[in-house]
Amino acid sequence: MVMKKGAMQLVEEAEAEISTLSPAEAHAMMDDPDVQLVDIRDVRELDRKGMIPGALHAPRGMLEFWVDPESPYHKPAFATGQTFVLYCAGGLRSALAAKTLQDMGLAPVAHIGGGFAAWQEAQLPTAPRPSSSPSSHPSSKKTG
Ligand SMILES: O=S(=O)([O-])[S-]
Repeated sequence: MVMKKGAMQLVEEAEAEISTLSPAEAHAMMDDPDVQLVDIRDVRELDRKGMIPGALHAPRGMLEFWVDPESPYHKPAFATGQTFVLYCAGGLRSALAAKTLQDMGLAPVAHIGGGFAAWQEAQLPTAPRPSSSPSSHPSSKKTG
């Protein structure tokens, strides 16, 4: 099967339009109250590898719905006007997600090039996933 666009082409196109930070640049920003790091990996990846301390976990599958104020799954954490810096394991999913959020009008938004792997490689601080991280699946949302 010949794809109209391959995954790496999508990533390259996204990266041409979004801001990419090095792990060191993101680290320098992480204590700024106007900046929120966002971990878009699957919860199992966080459990296995840990995460960046203070990052908000927003799985990629729910991201657009958590960001959109019109969505029933909207999370006020995305309505703060902060700069959102996304990361994933290797910087591919976060490039696509940052492009999508930028297209939605969330600004400013950036991602960490090389993702959590590059962060660990740079020996920057990590922490276990807090056990209180909210469940993200729509079916877990209480109704009524
Ligand atoms: O999307 S990824 O870079 O984490 S494999």
